[in-house]
Amino acid sequence: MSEDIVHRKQLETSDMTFDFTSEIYNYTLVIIKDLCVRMANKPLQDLGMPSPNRIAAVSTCVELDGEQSYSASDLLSYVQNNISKLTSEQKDIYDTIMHCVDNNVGEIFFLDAPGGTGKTFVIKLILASIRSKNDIALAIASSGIAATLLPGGRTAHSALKLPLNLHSTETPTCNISKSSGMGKVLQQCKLIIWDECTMAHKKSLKALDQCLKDLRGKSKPFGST
Ligand SMILES: Nc1ncnc2c1ncn2[C@@H]1O[C@H](COP(=O)(O)OP(=O)(O)OP(=O)(O)O)[C@@H](O)[C@H]1O
Repeated sequence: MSEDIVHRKQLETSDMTFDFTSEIYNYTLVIIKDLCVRMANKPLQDLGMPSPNRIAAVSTCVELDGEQSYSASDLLSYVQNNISKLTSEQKDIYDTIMHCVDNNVGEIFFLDAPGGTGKTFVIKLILASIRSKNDIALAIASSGIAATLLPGGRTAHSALKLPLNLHSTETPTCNISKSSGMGKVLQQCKLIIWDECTMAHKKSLKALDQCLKDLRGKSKPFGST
């Protein structure tokens, strides 16, 4: 894993002499630790491995890296190849949303249309367009199946670290701190797509609303995202 990270850094910095360092070792441990916590809910010490130094790895965070690891040139050619295919109605939706994204206007859109009419097609183009500029567009969905249909899609529960006892909690919150990887993603993201949001419990939307207000320091709905 650390060899992959070194290789990626060499490509990113166009410096093929970039070599293995203690920071890379630490960063690799951070990734392994996050995977272990996510998969087995166990810290590395329980698995006989050394713990990473989170503070030293503060500039390299897994979730932020993941959201910024798209190939901008591939996405740009995807946008260029597909934008002309949009119907006039799809183009209106695309333009309206991209106008808000480009001008940092916090807005909420609800996209509803019969099945097979091209909602996902438009959403994929919007995600690609934002990511092709090296900006962050977060794609989440209420169900795992819907999440697999979006590039980089994740379930809302996993991405937003929502509590499992959502129904019985009075005011559930997203378990995301400002300094965490996901905290940084939510502070920096230009757009959040939540597919099948009507299938989610209303408390999960409220939790995201409060979380974004706190993280972004803005009182507008969803922290003006
Ligand atoms: N403007 C378009 N040009 C070419 N193909 C399109 C266009 N719009 C949609 N399609 C294609 O039509 C099919 C259905 O579109 P899509 O999956 O985006 O619909 P949807 O509204 O998201 O459906 P569902 O609600 O069932 O998920 C897909 O294969 C998609 O690539």
